[in-house]
Amino acid sequence: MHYLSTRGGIAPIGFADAVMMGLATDGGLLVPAEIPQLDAATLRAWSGLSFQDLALEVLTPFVGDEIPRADLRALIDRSYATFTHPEVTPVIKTGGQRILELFHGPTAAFKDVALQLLGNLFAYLLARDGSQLNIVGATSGDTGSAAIYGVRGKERIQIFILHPKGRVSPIQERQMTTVLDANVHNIAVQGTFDDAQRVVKSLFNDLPFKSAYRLGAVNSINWARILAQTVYYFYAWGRVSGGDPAQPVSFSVPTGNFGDVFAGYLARRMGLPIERLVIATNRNDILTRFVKTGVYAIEDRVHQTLSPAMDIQLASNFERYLYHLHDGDTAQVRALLGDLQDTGRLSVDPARHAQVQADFSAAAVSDPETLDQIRATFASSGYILCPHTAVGVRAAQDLPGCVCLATAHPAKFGEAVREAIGQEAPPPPSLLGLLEKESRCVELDATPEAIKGHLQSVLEVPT
Ligand SMILES: Cc1ncc(COP(=O)(O)O)c(C=O)c1O
Ligand SMILES: N[C@@H](CCOP(=O)(O)O)C(=O)O
Repeated sequence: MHYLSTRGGIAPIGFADAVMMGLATDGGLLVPAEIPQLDAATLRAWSGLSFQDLALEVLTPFVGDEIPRADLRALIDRSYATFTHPEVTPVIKTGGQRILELFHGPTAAFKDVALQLLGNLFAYLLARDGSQLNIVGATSGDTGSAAIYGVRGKERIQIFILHPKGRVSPIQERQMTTVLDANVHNIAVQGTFDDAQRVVKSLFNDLPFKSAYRLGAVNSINWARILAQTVYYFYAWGRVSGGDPAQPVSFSVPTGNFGDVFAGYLARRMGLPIERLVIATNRNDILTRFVKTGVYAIEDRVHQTLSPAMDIQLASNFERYLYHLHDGDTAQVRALLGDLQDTGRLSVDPARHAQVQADFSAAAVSDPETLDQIRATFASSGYILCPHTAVGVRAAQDLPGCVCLATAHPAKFGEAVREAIGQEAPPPPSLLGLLEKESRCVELDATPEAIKGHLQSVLEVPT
């Protein structure tokens, strides 16, 4: 399998190089040159597999022969041994809803599914070629801690995570800053997640700096993130459909950076019978507006909501979708991104807009509706939703049988949950005692210069 850039500026590369490159060196995102196609017999056979066995099958065509099968299997086993649920990502039924619980990993959010694997993958590839990696990532709350837990204490890796100061939940902040391993560096920046993400991308686009400091990516710009997240769509479909390829399943996906829902889109492009794929946004509804109008238009500001991990305007994986929507025409992708840069908006033609509406449904859910959904689900079943999950459940209210992705444990968002139902969710052991622990974090401006200066002072010389 080879990987190309959405902007057409790199020669095809293999899986390991794609994982290490993170953002493509022409500023685009890496995508597979072709999407493997599954037949009905394969879907049926995969539907009974354990999560780990399934992950091996889903990943194999994308990895190619770059990692021996036994090694890939060992990486997968090690990555999901840290999950507390034997099924890794179980589907449960509560009231009329199906919930795909993605929060049984070490940091209680769906990011663990990909970042436990990516951490082990990085360590494996670095040990193999004897090199080092300095990871730089941005977080609106969950990627940061999941990435940190994926690589803490690992040889050959340093990790620098930028989070927007005061815009992540107190638990999320402490999950990151209480990790005191010497290779972990937390940075609080003024501004929004979009500001942090912009700085990270600008460091990756500074190719001499990226190469001298061996920068690596943990955000969903890294193809391995998308790939690993694709597995649970297959898993959930198998559990719900019983493996009957004539039984499509719908999914509702709380969306911010468009990585998770893009993983679902990839699964469907591979042949997974997905009926509706719902983009569920909060008040930051640029993607919902795009699905409804065909126009992707940036608003003047990012709104702070009760689902803070989705307080994002510039959804980085949207570029991957634009690429597929335009059948891999990189010139068109570049032209559209040029429009976005110059005018703050881009639009697709009517035929493509119709395709967007065939690919996705979308709904924006307000904070009052989010609270109302947490309340209603609790009243009807005693189940507590996190505010992000509540956005997804609300967006799917007219889709009976839809699988709603539960992207975080509700105990991570105590204030919102208490506001809704007058009590907090009992925390899993991994979230206990965080507020009392020692923490470490520096505060810096959200500028490339400030972050580069910090990296240079910590790393002293390029490693
Ligand atoms: C709890 C939670 N739900 C949903 C999302 C949105 O996922 P994505 O950015 O992949 O769209 C995030 C952040 O990414 C998150 O942390
Ligand atoms: N919501 C995310 C934002 C970063 O998204 P990513 O999936 O691209 O890493 C977070 O929790 O940090």
